[in-house]
Amino acid sequence: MSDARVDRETVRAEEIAAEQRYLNVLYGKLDDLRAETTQRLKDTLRDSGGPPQARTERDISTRMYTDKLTQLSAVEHGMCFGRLDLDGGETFHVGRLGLFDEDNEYEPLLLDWRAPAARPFYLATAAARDDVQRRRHLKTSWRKVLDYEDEILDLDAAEQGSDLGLAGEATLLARLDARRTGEMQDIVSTIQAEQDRIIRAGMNGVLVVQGGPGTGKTAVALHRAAYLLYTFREQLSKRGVLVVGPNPTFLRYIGQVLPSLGETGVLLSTVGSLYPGIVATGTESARTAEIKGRQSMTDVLTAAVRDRQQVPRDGVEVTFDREPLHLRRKDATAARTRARRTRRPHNLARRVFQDEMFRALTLQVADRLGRELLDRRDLDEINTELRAEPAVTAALDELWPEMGPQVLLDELLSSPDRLATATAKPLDDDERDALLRPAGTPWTPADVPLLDELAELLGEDDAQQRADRERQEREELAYAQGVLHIMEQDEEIADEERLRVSDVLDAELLAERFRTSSDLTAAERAAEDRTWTFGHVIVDEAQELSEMAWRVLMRRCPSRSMTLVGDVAQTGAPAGARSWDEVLSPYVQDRWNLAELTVNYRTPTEIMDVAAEVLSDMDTDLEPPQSVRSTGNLPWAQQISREDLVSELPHAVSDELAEVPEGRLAVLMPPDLLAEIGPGLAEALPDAVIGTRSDDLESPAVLLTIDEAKGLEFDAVLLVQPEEVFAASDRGLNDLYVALTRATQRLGIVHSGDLPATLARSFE
Ligand SMILES: Nc1ncnc2c1ncn2[C@@H]1O[C@H](COP(=O)(O)OP(=O)(O)OP(=O)(O)O)[C@@H](O)[C@H]1O
Repeated sequence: MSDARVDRETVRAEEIAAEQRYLNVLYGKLDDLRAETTQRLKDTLRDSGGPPQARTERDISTRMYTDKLTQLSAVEHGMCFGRLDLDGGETFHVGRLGLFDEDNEYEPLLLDWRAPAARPFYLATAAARDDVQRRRHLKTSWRKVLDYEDEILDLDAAEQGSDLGLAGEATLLARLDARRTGEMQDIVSTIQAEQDRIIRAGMNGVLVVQGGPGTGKTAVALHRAAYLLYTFREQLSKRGVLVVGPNPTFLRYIGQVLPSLGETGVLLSTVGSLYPGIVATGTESARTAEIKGRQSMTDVLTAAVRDRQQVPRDGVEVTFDREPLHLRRKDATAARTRARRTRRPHNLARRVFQDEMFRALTLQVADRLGRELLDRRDLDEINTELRAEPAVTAALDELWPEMGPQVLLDELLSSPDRLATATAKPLDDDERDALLRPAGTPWTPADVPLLDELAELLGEDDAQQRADRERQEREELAYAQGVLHIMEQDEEIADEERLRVSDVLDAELLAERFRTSSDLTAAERAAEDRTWTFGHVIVDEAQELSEMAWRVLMRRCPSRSMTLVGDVAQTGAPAGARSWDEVLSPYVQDRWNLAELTVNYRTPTEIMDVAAEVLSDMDTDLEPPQSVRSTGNLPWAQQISREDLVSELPHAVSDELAEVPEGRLAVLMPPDLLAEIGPGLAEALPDAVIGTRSDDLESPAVLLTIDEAKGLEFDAVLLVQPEEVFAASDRGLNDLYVALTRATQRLGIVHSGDLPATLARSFE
């Protein structure tokens, strides 16, 4: 071995040993913190009883210590992943949480990656160094330092012989080349500059992140959630952050990323699960879902609600006080007009309708008795008696019933007559027929925005609940004022310099603390409350959402503090977006910002070349993202007759699996074909499952439709029957583009008919 090499290895071993010593200090600190927090939690749990204030404080502490322990456990693996050496000789280690040295004026021992001081770790380049001389990426396994890669940003220093480096890139490429596990991993140690700018963008307003496949949109969205919670914790922990994904499989795929970053207070949901109490398990055709997703469904639902506000035929009678009473069409029409004019939701306007009707009926009874003989009190008495008469209230209920969204929607979709009335304007006969279904059919994801819309149109007559809540809030405020008073009396305020309790805490804030101190996080409370509004909403695969789904999300985020990530070239849902402008202009006009991601971290060049051909055939001016890697594995295409698919595909799957040992493979095909040959394939391949449950992604091979594979990635992909995918809908090209860009290593295509021209060009 040459002397120079021996020297380099010695230096490296010494550096690793030094880093290990530093890591030992950090982990020692982590252990101390954990022990201390565990002890505090134990002490809190041991205390019991006491006045309500003490119990509330205990609840707050229990939650705080439990959250802290969860965070401390989450950061164990890869706690410290980098180091920055600055011009003045200062060094900082960067990691998943911040640690400080209490014995040394709280000097930082480890910088949280989200702290402003850690930012150069992601942004500094040789051209814009920001005082950084060297960026070091540490490679660790649990608590052990295995290796490091240095990136020297000071070009002078680099020229003097140190490792000039692409170390950041090497660490990144090693990560990108690694086998996939079926769960998304965080990218905290290798976030790239264009991603960092998005992650740390300000919280206000709507930010759209457009980026091709594999550009890290999902990763960026999740890291942004963690960053916002760190930076705006006070604001966001009250209202919570909502992350919306396209389906439960995807949510499971991304589910571990935030906990691994130490964040637990985020609600991950699909739009289909945003209506508390509804589990949307039903399925329906893409066409029906598309119709339900149209904005014009608001007119349909408005008409359906109005259809429940009836006036009687003339001559309808009810018996009151053994005499017939007429529900007059004229009176009901006037009452209905008045109620509608209030513009209140149906169930709240109902009260106005009833008041008007009781007034008209009271006068009818009064006329019968001789109105001139009655005074105000007599009239009130008649009114009260009428309200207590079941026959009368039942007749009025018929005309303007109190309704819930679920009953109304179920009755609407299962009644040809009601549907015909409500859809007369916006839909034609065919579209109407597509909506019709038997009563009691399970809810589908596309029903959920309709239910949410109806909940708004119907409203809830919650006058009593509101009065109770207001009373409770008044009591809490009075109690908090009392607590403050006592705390102030306890304080010795002799020292003018000291802050008084009331300087930092007012009674309303304290009352709010008591109110929000139950065992639930904001995210958990939000999941139970349809009208909850979030501090920030992040939408992944945002291009897939229908106009009706956007209405739901906008209602959940009146502040419009939102991050929307997606790719309009990957839109598969017929109700999905064609442009961001089209989606957003109804809500924020042109007041939204666009950020673009341009580098593809997933798909190697060889595969991206095939996908780029497909993109170029789409009616879009989007550029394909630039792949950072190439693998040398050329995509292949093979023709297999349709009858032989079940017998031949297993060989292709086994061959591909052998090429990616320990890896994950997906077989992607159109839904009809999957239903037809999926079971036979799954039987022939012991390693393969049909992807119905979310943990199926962990199996070596999974059979999926393209729609189900959206947002996911695999080491190898076999796309079956692209010609059917292409022909299936006018978004066929988009679907092909999605399918082709799921693989990190290998792509194979199996077709029975001719390859669509858009693919054939790549395999000539
Ligand atoms: N800076 C990074 N460091 C390491 N890995 C990264 C980085 N950025 C992205 N990746 C990886 O690249 C892959 C693609 O990322 P991601 O799924 O977030 O892309 P996407 O833009 O959402 O893709 P799609 O549009 O296809 O859903 C993931 O494996 C992700 O971990």
